[in-house]
Amino acid sequence: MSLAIQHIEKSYRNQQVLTDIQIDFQPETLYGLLGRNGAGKSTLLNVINSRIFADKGSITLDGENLIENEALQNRVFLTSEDNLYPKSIKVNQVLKLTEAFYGGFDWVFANHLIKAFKLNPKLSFKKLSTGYRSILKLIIALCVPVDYIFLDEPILGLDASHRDLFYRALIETYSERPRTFVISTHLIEEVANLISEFIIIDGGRVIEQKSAEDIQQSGATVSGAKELVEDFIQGMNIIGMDRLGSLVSYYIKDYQQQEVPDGISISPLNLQAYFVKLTQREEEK
Ligand SMILES: Nc1ncnc2c1ncn2[C@@H]1O[C@H](COP(=O)(O)OP(=O)(O)OP(=O)(O)O)[C@@H](O)[C@H]1O
Repeated sequence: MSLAIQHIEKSYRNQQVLTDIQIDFQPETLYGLLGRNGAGKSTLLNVINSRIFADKGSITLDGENLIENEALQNRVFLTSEDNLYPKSIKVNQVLKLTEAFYGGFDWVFANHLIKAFKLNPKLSFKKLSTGYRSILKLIIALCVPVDYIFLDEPILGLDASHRDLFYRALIETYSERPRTFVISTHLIEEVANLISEFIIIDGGRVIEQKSAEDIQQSGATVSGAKELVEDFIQGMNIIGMDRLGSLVSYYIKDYQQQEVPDGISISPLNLQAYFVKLTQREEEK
């Protein structure tokens, strides 16, 4: 029982934007959808949610064709783009409209989040700042009664405290009622601890689908004093590094367990470094 994307293709004029996309979104799973600018993430999310149509391929939910099936489409939700809302609509009207469309809206949690984020429900949507528009969309996404929720850049414009509040709210609602969330984001390290499965898209193709744990175990972060670390990592497969004063962290792919000198610490591989290396272009090397 899953949301299955099979052989999806999409072109604009003569630009191929999605190529042979195949993903099986499992129930009750937290996915991270990663990809560089222009990789095709939004296009894919729009295709899954019937906002645009694919040229080829199929999408099924629990084995039934999802496209043009209204009853099934009510089990799938994608956060809206700003221009989908009428200009003068107020925050509380947006929430009521969502309830009218999907039914079973979680008002208790919504009101709790409205207070926690200090969102004014009487303001019109157009008067909300970029961050508060994102907050309203997040509240809706966390409170609609659907099984597959897609969040496209959900934390756009949110300050660090509000991002933290969102991550905690997501964990809270997921623990109470597990369902599938697919989060498209560029803030990889921030979501690393929430996500169980990463899907990486590059140039319109899925180039990797792996659990966060598998990625983190596929290498290591070697940290310590610069000279000590650089001596230790000689000959290893370095995919990135960070420096903080005299301390360095090197990200090593395919790290072999071995005895480590005093002063060096080994921790799981940094997801961001892995992603950057995987999607690096020739000219950026
Ligand atoms: N309506 C459209 N007409 C023509 N080309 C489009 C259209 N929508 C998207 N594209 C092109 O499709 C490609 C993928 O765009 P998409 O918005 O899906 O990428 P993305 O991964 O979401 O990028 P970002 O992280 O920058 O938001 C881009 O090259 C974009 O220019």
